[in-house]
Formats: sequence, C-alpha cells, structure tokens
Amino acid sequence: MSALLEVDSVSVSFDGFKAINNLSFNIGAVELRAVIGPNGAGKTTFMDIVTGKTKPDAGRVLWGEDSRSLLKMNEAQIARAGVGRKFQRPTVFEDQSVSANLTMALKANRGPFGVLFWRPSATSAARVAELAEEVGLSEQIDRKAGELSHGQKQWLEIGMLLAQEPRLLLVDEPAAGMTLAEREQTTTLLRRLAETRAVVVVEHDMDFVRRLECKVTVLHQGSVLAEGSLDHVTRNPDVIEVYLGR
Ligand SMILES: Nc1ncnc2c1ncn2[C@@H]1O[C@H](COP(=O)(O)OP(=O)(O)OP(=O)(O)O)[C@@H](O)[C@H]1O
Repeated sequence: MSALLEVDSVSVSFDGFKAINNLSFNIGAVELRAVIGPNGAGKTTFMDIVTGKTKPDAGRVLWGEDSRSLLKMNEAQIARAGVGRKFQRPTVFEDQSVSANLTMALKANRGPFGVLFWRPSATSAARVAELAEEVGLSEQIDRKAGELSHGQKQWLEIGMLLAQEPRLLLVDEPAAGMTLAEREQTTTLLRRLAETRAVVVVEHDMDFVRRLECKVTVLHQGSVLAEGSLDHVTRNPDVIEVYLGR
C-alpha cells in the first residue's frame, strides 16, 4: 500500500506539555481509517497538524506520490493540495438552498480568478446534482439548508467538501447528535467515499466505529497505542487499561 499521508516522528508541545509525542503513522491513498482515543489523546491536534493549523516542533508530514512536506505549506495550500476537513459542527449557509450551498462550494474551488469569471453553467448544475446524489440529498436539493435535520446538514457539508475533490477527507465525530438511522446512512456514505479516496474518521462512538469495518488507530498521550481491526485493538490490554481506567 502506497501512503498518501505519512506522519513521521511528529511532536508538538503546548506550554511544555507534549500533546503529540513522537507520533508516526501512514494513511493509504484509498482507505477508510478510524482514529480513536480518550479525551486529550491528541486526535484534534493531529488533524490541526495535517491541515496546517498547528506547526509541530519536530518530525515530518509527507503528502502524495512525491512526498511533499505539508509542513512547508499554509492551510490554504494544504486544502488545495487535496486535504478536506469536516468539523464536528456543520457550517452550511442556513438561508440558502442545498443546491446553492453546493454551487458555492464548486465556485470556491476555482481560485481567486476563477471565482471572478465564474458563471453557473449546465456542467456545474449537473455536478451539483451529482454531489447531492452522492450524499443522499437529491430530494432535498431545493430546500433551505436551515430546514434540514442535523444529519442532513452534516451530509451537505460533506458534499460541499467533495466539491473540492479532496484526496483525503478528515471527518471529526460525524455520529455526534445523529439519530440511529442517520448514523447508519453516514457509515454507508463514509465507506463508499473511501472506495475512491482516503477518509479518516475521528470518533468516540464505538458502535459507529464498528460499523465502519475499517482499520483503527488508537491514540493515547499523543502517540499510537495500538493499530488494527477494532476487535484486535479492543483486546489489547493497554487499550483496555486506557479506556476502562486503572
Ligand atoms: N492550543 C493548545 N494550547 C494548550 N494545550 C492544548 C492546545 N491544544 C490542545 N492542547 C492540549 O493537548 C492535549 C491533546 O488535545 P486534543 O484536543 O488534541 O485531544 P483530543 O484527543 O482531540 O481530545 P478530545 O477527544 O477531548 O477532543 C490536551 O491535553 C489538550 O488540553
């Protein structure tokens, strides 16, 4: 498996506290990965480092076939290189329709000059319809985003990220606040998206992680504590101790 993202010996401290401690792991180009770990394990900081929000004190973060350093790029350059991040709370334009939200996301993909001369076209309308279909919102395409359920808003935001054609999608706690039916649809969606790209899901909900049926990386104190199938890592005595306490 060739790595799309290689995190190598990365450390970062905040006021002397090592939030990420010699962290190393790889994500393949076509892969679904769950990252789990107790509160404060470093999951958010890991995503902040990959997206350029936080610069580590040591280590390397390499990207793509030519192993470019993400640490030399700013947040916008990293996003353009193909890293999309879905935050926990949806940030869609509530007063705009699903199709207008997706159209704006397509437009944002053009860069400053592209945006200046951009006009909606038949091609962009077709792409908007395709994106809505991809995230299961075809029937909601003319509804205002503010009228959607929490789960549907999350899917819309995923659709907006897909407009940017990311090669790696980082998804932070997608199951939070969703109904059971929405969670099931979300696992199906994430599994499908990971058939053609890398998707990394940070999640606390173990039932949700189980349904993803993917490799799991357990973080603890800023390092990888265990890695493998969910059954494999949950049998690991170190993982049991960290989760169930001493
Ligand atoms: N900007 C910061 N300044 C100081 N400390 C920070 C900062 N960001 C994170 N930390 C600390 O680093 C550690 C790792 O935090 P992080 O948010 O990455 O953990 P997490 O695994 O995402 O936790 P949670 O599951 O609670 O979201 C925590 O102890 C946190 O308090």
